[in-house]
Amino acid sequence: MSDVLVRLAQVLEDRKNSDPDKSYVASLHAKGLNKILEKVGEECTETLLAAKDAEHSGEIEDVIYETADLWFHSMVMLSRLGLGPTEVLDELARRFDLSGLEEKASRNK
Ligand SMILES: N=c1c2ncn([C@@H]3O[C@H](COP(=O)(O)OP(=O)(O)OP(=O)(O)O)[C@@H](O)[C@H]3O)c2ncn1[C@@H]1O[C@H](COP(=O)(O)O)[C@@H](O)[C@H]1O
Repeated sequence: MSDVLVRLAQVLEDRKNSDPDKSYVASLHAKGLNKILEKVGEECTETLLAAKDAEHSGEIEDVIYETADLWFHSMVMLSRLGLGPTEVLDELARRFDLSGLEEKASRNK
């Protein structure tokens, strides 16, 4: 599942040196970290508004769409800082291991 994140991270790395007129990611880098953080904030707000709507309407498509935008822009932010999804996934795995959930899950198989 995380393969998509790793492959996307590679594209994001490549786009750092691309033409801002031809690449959305390159255009964000050209505008700087503050612009990237502004986009993360916007997508975060759009995601929570979609989630609030979904609770009443049951419409989940917008939640998925906005969460994808949020994850994408978060990855651009990580890339800007020399980080990638692997570091975040490793941290989640570490917490999962710490909680003993992995052990319990494999025992229940
Ligand atoms: N996954 C995405 C992705 N998700 C969302 N977006 C863009 O993120 C923007 C979302 O912001 P908004 O909805 O606010 O749209 P906007 O008004 O155009 O944005 P602003 O002008 O306000 O910054 C849109 O322009 C989307 O096209 C993405 N752009 C690119 N990717 C991936 O990144 C790769 C590299 O993209 P390029 O850099 O464009 O080649 C692509 O191959 C895709 O895999």
